[in-house]
Amino acid sequence: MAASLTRLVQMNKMTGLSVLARSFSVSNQSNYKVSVLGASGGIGQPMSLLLKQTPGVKHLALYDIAHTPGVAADLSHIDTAAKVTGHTGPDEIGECLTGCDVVVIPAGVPRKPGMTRDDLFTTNASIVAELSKACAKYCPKAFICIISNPVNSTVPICCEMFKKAGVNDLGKVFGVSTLDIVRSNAFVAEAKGLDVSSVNVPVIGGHAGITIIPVISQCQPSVTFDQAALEAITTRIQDAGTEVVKAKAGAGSATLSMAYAGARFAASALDALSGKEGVVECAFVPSDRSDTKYFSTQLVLGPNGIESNLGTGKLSAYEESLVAACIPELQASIKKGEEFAKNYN
Ligand SMILES: NC(=O)c1ccc[n+]([C@@H]2O[C@H](COP(=O)([O-])OP(=O)(O)OC[C@H]3O[C@@H](n4cnc5c(N)ncnc54)[C@H](O)[C@@H]3O)[C@@H](O)[C@H]2O)c1
Ligand SMILES: O=C(O)C[C@H](O)C(=O)O
Repeated sequence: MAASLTRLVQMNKMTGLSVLARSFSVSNQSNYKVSVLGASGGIGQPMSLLLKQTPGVKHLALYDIAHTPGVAADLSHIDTAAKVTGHTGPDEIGECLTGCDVVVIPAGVPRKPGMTRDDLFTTNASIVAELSKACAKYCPKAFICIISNPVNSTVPICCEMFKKAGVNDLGKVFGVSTLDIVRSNAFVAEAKGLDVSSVNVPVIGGHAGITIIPVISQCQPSVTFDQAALEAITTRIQDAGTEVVKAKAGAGSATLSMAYAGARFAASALDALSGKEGVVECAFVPSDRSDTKYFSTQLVLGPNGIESNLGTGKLSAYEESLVAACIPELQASIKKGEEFAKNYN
């Protein structure tokens, strides 16, 4: 099992990472409608640029509350196959989402220095609730990929809004934690002098501070750190978002690396839809693999969403202690999201 999983992850990484210049295994035809909600923002624009170049995208539908016509006009001049349409405001969201196969959601405000992701809840919870309601109405079978923070609460909000709308299959709702994997790969490769394209570090848990748990004991290729170095690199991965927020000094949070990570996750969703075998990504999803209702682990993706949850695998004692430490915070964030959605009309 371990060897075949390793092979799956490596195959997936090779294809999933080459967002710009790769061909789908099943066909090179552009088949899918992909929508970006929050398309005019710091993440939305560069991610839409990457998606415009992603094989398999037949129609890229861009939605925001502002500036969408300009972004859509600009992208539509690029000589790649995807048709681009722009949709502005709630009156146009139905047209944007109808027929969608994959929806990526980076709508909402980003952090400023000194804020936690949970400080964004007040603004972003209702944005995600409203957009989830629209997805449940217009494209309940699409892959829904949620980037908006706090992911540990916005994913439960989306799932509750789906259930309220009578959509009970939640196997295609994902909190996108791909940036944590991308960062872990970059930092481990740098520390060990490895070719980064061959490095894969699974990241489990959630997407905020101590809930981000890089499983370095399962890194491919295998790497070792002494305990002090292991704790230092783990902390750097957990605080990497804050590192960017501080460096941007009030101008927002990670946008370019997130655009790359979001496009990679969307490309994996398209691979899964096209029937490609061995598509594995970590994501924050409804789960029975820990003492919380939602947890990120490696997932095998297929045309119907999560095909199997690979769980945490064997963890080191240190990683077990990180999981134990994150459970209370994760449970509280999940409950906060669920309660918000229950009271949201
Ligand atoms: N999951 C992750 O790893 C990750 C990484 C980076 C950022 N984020 C989060 O992504 C979100 C967006 O970040 P950003 O830097 O792109 O912010 P931004 O402010 O640059 O862009 C957000 C966009 O959302 C739009 N928007 C606001 N309300 C909307 C609504 N109701 N419907 C549609 N669009 C709406 C805004 O008009 C804006 O264009 C933030 O919450 C941030 O914390 C998550
Ligand atoms: O840190 C943030 O606020 C944005 C995002 O969650 C990140 O990890 O970069």
